[in-house]
Amino acid sequence: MLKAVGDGARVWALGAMSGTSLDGVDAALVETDGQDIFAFGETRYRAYSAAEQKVLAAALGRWPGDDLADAEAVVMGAHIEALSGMGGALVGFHGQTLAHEPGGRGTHQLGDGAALAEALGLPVVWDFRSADVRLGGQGAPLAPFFHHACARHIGADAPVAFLNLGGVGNLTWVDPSVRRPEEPGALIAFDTGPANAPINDLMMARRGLPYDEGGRLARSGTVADGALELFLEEAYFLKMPPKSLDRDAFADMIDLVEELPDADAAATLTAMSAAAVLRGIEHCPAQPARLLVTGGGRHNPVMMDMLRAALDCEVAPVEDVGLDGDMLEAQAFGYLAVRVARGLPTSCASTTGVRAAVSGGTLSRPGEG
Ligand SMILES: Nc1ncnc2c1ncn2[C@@H]1O[C@H](COP(=O)(O)OP(=O)(O)OP(=O)(O)O)[C@@H](O)[C@H]1O
Ligand SMILES: CC(=O)N[C@H]1[C@@H]2OC[C@@H](O2)[C@@H](O)[C@@H]1O[C@H](C)C(=O)O
Repeated sequence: MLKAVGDGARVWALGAMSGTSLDGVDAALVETDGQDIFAFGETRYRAYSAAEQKVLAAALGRWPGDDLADAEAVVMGAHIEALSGMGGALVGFHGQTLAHEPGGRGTHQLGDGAALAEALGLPVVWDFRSADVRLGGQGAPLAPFFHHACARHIGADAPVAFLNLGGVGNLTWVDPSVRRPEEPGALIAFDTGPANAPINDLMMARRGLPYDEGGRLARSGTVADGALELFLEEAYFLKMPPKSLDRDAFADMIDLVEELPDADAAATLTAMSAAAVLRGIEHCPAQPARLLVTGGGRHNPVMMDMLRAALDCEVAPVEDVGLDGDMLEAQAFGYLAVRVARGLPTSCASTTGVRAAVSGGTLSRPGEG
C-alpha cells in the first residue's frame, strides 16, 4: 500500500481535523497525487459530547509530559469512531492543538498517530507542525499548500485569497499562475487574529450559549468605536507575516468590551475580528480578486457583511466555487499526508517563515509499534 502512496500515482487520502473550537472531528476523503486535487469524497463529522469538551478544555495549554491520559482517550476515541470504515490509502491526522508557542516551548497537537495506524490498519501521517517549528517556522498555518492546490482546482486565473474563520482566523493569498506552492510569489499566509473564539467566550460568559447563532446578538448591537481602535493598536497587526497565534492569544480583548451591554459587546468583538482580516489583507501584495471564506465564521452574516463593507473585492463562502467550507481543513490534512509520504514540502518561508521548505510530519505504519 505504501508503495502505491510513494510512487506518484493518485490515491484517496483520508484527512482528520479537530479544530480549536473543540466542537468535534471533521473527516474527509480527497483524491490527489500530492500536487493536484482530482476529486473530493465522503465526509463525516463526529461531535464531541459536552463531557468530552470539558475534558479537552481542561487540557488546553498543556504540554507533552503532563498527565493527559483522559484528553488523549477522548481525541483517540473520537477519531477512531469518525475514521473507521471510511477507506483511503493513508490518513492525515492533525490531532488536537493544546498549546502553540512557536518562539517558545513549541507546538503541541494531542494524539498518537502510531496508535491510530494500529487501530485503523492504515499508514498515518501525524505531528505535522513540529518539524517546521524546529526549523524556525511558526508551524502554522499549514492549510496554504492545500489552498494553492484548491485555487488551481477551481480554475482561478488571478490571485485569490482563502480566509478561514475558525477560533482564530487565517488568510492565504495565492497566485495560481505560480505552479509550485514553495516557489517565490506563490503564497503569502498567516493568522489574521482572533475570529470566533472571543465571540464564543462572550456568549458563554454572558448568555451560557456556545456561539452567536447567525450573528443575531451582534446584529442588534452597536460597535463601540473606541474599543475597536484600542484593539487595532495591538502590535500583532503591524507585525509582518509570517505569524501565527494560539487560540487564546487575544483572550484579554474581552476586557475591552467588559462595560458594554451584551449586544454591543457582541457587535464590537465581531467588528474586531473583521477588522483584523482587513489589516491582514493590507499585508498581501495586491488586493485579491476574491476572498473565499471557509470555517464556521462564514455562517455568521454579520461578520460576512462587515467584511464586505470593508473590502473592495468579492467576499464569498467557498461553496460558491464548489468547495466544502466545513471540511476544507480535514481535506487539507489528507492532501498534506500524501505530500509527506512523497517527500514533497508542506510549508515554506512564505507560509510559516521556516528557513527552508520542509515536509513536516511523521509517518507511522500499522505493525511498527
Ligand atoms: N450558524 C452560525 N452562526 C454564527 N457562528 C457560527 C455558526 N456556525 C458556526 N459558527 C462559528 O464557527 C465556529 C466553529 O468554526 P470552525 O469549525 O471553523 O472552527 P475550528 O475548525 O474548530 O477552528 P480553527 O480553524 O481555529 O481550528 C463556532 O464555534 C462558531 O463560533
Ligand atoms: C497551531 C494550530 O493548531 N493552529 C490552527 C488554528 O486554527 C486556525 C489557525 O489557528 C491556523 O493557524 C491553524 O489551523 C489551520 C488548519 C492551519 O494550520 O492552516
